[in-house]
Amino acid sequence: REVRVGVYANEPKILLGQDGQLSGILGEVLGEIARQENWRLIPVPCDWQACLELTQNGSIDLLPDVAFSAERALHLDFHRQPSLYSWSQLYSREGAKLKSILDLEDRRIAVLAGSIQQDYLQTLLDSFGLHAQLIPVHSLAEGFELVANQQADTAVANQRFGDYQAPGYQLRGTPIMFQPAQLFYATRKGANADLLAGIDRHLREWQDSPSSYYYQTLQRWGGERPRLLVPSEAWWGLAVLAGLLLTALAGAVVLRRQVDEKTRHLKASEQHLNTILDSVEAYIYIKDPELRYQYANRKVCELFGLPLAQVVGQTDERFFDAATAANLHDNDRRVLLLGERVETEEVNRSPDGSLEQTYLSVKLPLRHPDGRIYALCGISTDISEHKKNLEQIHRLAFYDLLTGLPNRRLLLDRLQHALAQHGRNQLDGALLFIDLDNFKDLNDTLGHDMGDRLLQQVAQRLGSHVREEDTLARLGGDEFVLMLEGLHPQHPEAIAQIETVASKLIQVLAEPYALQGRNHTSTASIGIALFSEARGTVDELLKRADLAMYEAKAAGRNTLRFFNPQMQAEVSARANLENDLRQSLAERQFVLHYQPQVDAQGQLLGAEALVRWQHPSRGLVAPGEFIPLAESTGLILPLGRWILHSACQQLVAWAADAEREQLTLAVNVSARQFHHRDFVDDVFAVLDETGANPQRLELELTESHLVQDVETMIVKMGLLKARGVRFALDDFGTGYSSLSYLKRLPLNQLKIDRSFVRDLLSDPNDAAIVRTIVALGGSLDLQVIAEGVETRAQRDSLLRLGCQRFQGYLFGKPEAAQRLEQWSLPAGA
Ligand SMILES: Nc1nc2c(ncn2[C@@H]2O[C@@H]3COP(=O)(O)O[C@H]4[C@@H](O)[C@H](n5cnc6c(=O)[nH]c(N)nc65)O[C@@H]4COP(=O)(O)O[C@H]3[C@H]2O)c(=O)[nH]1
Repeated sequence: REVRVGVYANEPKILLGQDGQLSGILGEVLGEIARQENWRLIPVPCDWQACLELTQNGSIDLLPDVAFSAERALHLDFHRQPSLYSWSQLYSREGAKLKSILDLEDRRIAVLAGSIQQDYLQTLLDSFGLHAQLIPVHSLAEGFELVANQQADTAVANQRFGDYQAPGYQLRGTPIMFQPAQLFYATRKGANADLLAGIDRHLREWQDSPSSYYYQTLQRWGGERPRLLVPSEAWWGLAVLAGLLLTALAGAVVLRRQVDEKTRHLKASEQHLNTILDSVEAYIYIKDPELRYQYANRKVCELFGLPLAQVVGQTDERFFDAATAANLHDNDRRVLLLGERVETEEVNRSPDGSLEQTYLSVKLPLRHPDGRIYALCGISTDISEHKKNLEQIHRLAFYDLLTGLPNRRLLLDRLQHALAQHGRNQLDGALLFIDLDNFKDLNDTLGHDMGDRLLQQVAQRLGSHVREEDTLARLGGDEFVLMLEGLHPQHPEAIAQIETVASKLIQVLAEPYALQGRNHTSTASIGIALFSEARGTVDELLKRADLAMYEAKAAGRNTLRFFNPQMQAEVSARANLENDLRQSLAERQFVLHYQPQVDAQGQLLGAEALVRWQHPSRGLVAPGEFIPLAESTGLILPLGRWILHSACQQLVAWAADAEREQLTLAVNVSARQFHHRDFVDDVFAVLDETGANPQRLELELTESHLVQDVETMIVKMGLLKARGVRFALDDFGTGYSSLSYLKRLPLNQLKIDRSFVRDLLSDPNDAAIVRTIVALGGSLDLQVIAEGVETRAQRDSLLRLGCQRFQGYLFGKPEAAQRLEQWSLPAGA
């Protein structure tokens, strides 16, 4: 049987001998098998790649020295008993420093093209993440040639070829070995099973016997001892071990690469982190357990004015004053020793105390994996500006801008709190309502600027005379409030305490103020209410103190008044009356009564119109009870107009009667009414509306009218007088009438007040006053009339003193108009 055998140069395993026959270990072993099997071997020289192809297409029957691989088994058949054991090894020049697979990075490696080593080596390099240049060669000799010529750094060869040929190229085997392999004779898939069986039979037989042809051949080509003396399991164990070693090596390298990779990542992350930490507007730092800075971001370094390297290792004593450093350390220790997360406000002062900043700091412990704390990380935000804004908002919301005192809102808040407190302890408290007297006048005459300065000085004086724990507030305008707390639980003692304080305040507020370089005097009235009496509500307390203050004003100002329940009753009564008054004005519940005025003969000269209120439930109410209220509420204006209108209508009625057309009618005009800017026009309008004769109308003014703006009063009276209207000065002698004014007022008549008439007979002073008034009237060319004449004796006495005109119960009480009309003229007295 002819057997074509592929031959390529792979000494000592296979080569073509000089005789043209197969040579080398596998060549000679096959030669002996062929001899015994009667095969005629025909060598087919080829290079490795070509040999493989020729075997696969059946042009070659047997190809020696083929390592088994699953891929090759797709196209080739192998016998079972390995013909040779081998491994791949790298060969290099002397001094090439190739000790492990890792040294192959960037090396040029010659490897047999299409060989099993090529794939294996590539996979190996990839798994180690190594980059090397594989140079494919067509024969192992070519590979060695390249290395010898320095065109490659190393070449892969099977160990048999390598060890055998390397010295010839002055190459040496490196410790880098891989891919232990079993070598076979291969044939085309599905062909030559007989050849394979024959080979197996001989190999099995020979390999069991150390003296066999097989081992003799091996020794001839390399002096190798019989390999199969080493059990095949051990061989495989070695292979597995080598594999494990490689895997471990590969693992180590992979790990090293991972570490490198991680390190690179970490470095990149650290850079990112630093960029972020340095660009945030917060102060970020790390301190070690000795409270030394270990890290500080850009903001911290800027704050300290030092580069990071100089910040690291320092403690807060270097950057802040002692108190600040102590406080920071307290907070830090809570984090480091107790493991707390501390969130707190820190006020940090520079070492010389010149700079103070407030920070909101969050401090966290940094822990080892086992939980031990090794540092703290702090993040502080500068909230100084925010705090300032908050304070400003608070000041605007709760303090009076002009005086800097607490405002109404803050007072109410504290009052609420104080009242609640009062409910719990026995100590009393008090609210003092302080109101400047005549502040409006100062404001009107000197201007608001001066008014403001006065208020500021008042606030200062009050402030310097109250205790720290008392609340002094400005409610607005000229109203101040002082809240006293912690007073004696016993009523009399508490009252005494309050009186002392209030009297002192009245005294200091009455001292002169320097305004515009001039001394100005101002006084204050103080109303006081006690916590213990106010039934615990803020409103009630304020109302009571306010009422008491009005009482102090009514009592002549520059004084103090405690609230008493009577005030409350009066206020309620006043409030009711005011309501009624408004309603009755709308419902026309008023009437005029007329009281006659007579001459010395008792002849009717005229009458005084006196208003009465016909109250639906209270009956006829006298003017003394409602006129003052009407004045203070302004209701006197509509009421006064109605009175004037009714009086003029009465005049018109009399004018139609020849007997009464001469009668005059006196009408009371209140100060508020007279001083109203429309008064003159109103009177003219009423005269025009009614058609009354102005010369029969006599307006009665009182001396109290003269307190206010006399010049305007004179002008107004002049305008009315020019129209013919008469004027009488009522209640004469009771008030203050300057003679110089009296001379300038266009008056027609003086009315002697009834208080002088009453005691005329018993009090010689009154008689003297009456005589003086009569004389004054004479010299100023004014008529004089006495009012309140009740007895003949009074009338006679007045007559003797020179008074010629009378009004009083002796002649008639104020009554409805009809009664007056029944007066028989002339009347006998
Ligand atoms: N004891 C006593 N009293 C006598 C006698 N003769 C008159 N009278 C009272 O003396 C008051 C005289 O009025 P007046 O001094 O102007 O004082 C008036 C006046 O100031 C005011 N008034 C009365 N009517 C009006 C009015 O229409 N307008 C204004 N603005 N005030 C008025 O009310 C005050 C009181 O008025 P009346 O109660 O009506 O009180 C009247 C009158 O009734 C007498 O012989 N003995």
